[in-house]
Amino acid sequence: MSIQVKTKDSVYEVFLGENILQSFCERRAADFKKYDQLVIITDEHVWRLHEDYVRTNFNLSFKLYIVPNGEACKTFESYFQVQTFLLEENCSRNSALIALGGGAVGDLTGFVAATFMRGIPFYQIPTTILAHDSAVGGKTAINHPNGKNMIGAFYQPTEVLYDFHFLKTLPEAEVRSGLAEVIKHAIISDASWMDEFIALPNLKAINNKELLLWLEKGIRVKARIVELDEKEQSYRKFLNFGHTYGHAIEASVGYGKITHGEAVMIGMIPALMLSELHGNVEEGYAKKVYDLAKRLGYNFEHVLQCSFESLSKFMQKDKKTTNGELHFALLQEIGNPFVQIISVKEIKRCDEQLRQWVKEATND
Ligand SMILES: NC(=O)c1ccc[n+]([C@@H]2O[C@H](COP(=O)([O-])OP(=O)(O)OC[C@H]3O[C@@H](n4cnc5c(N)ncnc54)[C@H](O)[C@@H]3O)[C@@H](O)[C@H]2O)c1
Ligand SMILES: O=C(O)C(=O)C[C@@H](O)[C@H](O)[C@H](O)COP(=O)(O)O
Ligand SMILES: [Zn+2]
Repeated sequence: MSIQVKTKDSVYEVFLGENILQSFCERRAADFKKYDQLVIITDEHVWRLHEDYVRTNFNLSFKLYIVPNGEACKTFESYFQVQTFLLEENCSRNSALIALGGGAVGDLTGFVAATFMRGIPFYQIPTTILAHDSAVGGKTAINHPNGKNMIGAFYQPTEVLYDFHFLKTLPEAEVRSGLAEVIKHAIISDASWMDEFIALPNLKAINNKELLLWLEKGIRVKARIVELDEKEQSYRKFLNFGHTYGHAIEASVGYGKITHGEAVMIGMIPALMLSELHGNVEEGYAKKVYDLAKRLGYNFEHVLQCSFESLSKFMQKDKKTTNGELHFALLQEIGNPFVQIISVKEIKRCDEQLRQWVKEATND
């Protein structure tokens, strides 16, 4: 099964299914043979867990570059090291890259591909639940101490191959992290889908079949928005729901000290509080989602590690900030997003409310 993504300058397919790596290789063999070099970029974890599967099913010659796990690869240093490797291996404009890994590997590889000799093709082979989001849509980036994903490019992949085989080795923390972006896709697009999450008693209650259907749905939501607004001039800001506060948490506690999904889950709570104030979201919905997040095991204590001043400093640098004004993706109703300018005073009130909930739970 595949989902098509169309932008002004590109059309590509996102293939989904179990054990589809071999068919990808067969289907793309002719293209791959045309490249003078094909380089797989992956991380230590993924390669340790999946080297055998890749070597068995990807039977074309390739070069391999292994980056550090997680956010540690979204650094200037890693970026420089990958570029140096490509130059030393005599890669050219006729070479191509394959990102094999989660969102961090995908974001780094995409940015390397966008900039190596001003742009070479790249393929995404996502291996996490979270990467149903990151592998689609062409946002590529590395981090800067001053903010998440600050240095990057919009650069679409040639194809995305989402082989569910890889998901089997994900630890629970990464399942939870990925689920946050699935919940984000539900909350910005479909109230009845969101009701399915609200009904969940815990993480274990999610069955695999249901999860795979949600991933497909999430990709469809993302693809539809990217088609409307690839470069985030308008609608694409909706995909940033929960990220203004979430990215500030990630930057404040330190990249990699919290998963991206956990930070986004936390960030969705103030965004929902603001949606109760500025939209027509029923009073108490933010608390309902906070309670759901607690049942699913998200750790909100990270909030207590950050001062509001630190969060505020990072939110001021959010990429959606215009003329010093914070632009938040909010909801008119569940499934119906819009963008609203929010004052620091307002977000501070939400932050205080969230801290109070977290402290109450800690004292229980
Ligand atoms: N470009 C976008 O549109 C977009 C969207 C969402 C998130 N992101 C970015 O994606 C990153 C988060 O994504 P992520 O959580 O997938 O990233 P990740 O690459 O850091 O993966 C998370 C962890 O899971 C491990 N892992 C990966 N696949 C595995 C597997 N199959 N089995 C076991 N372990 C595995 C990794 O080694 C890593 O330790 C963040 O940097 C975020 O900013 C980008
Ligand atoms: O695709 C998008 O657009 C998103 O905002 C998806 C987000 O889940 C993702 O984390 C993205 O990388 C955030 O983008 P940024 O522009 O805020 O760095
Ligand atoms: Zn995200």
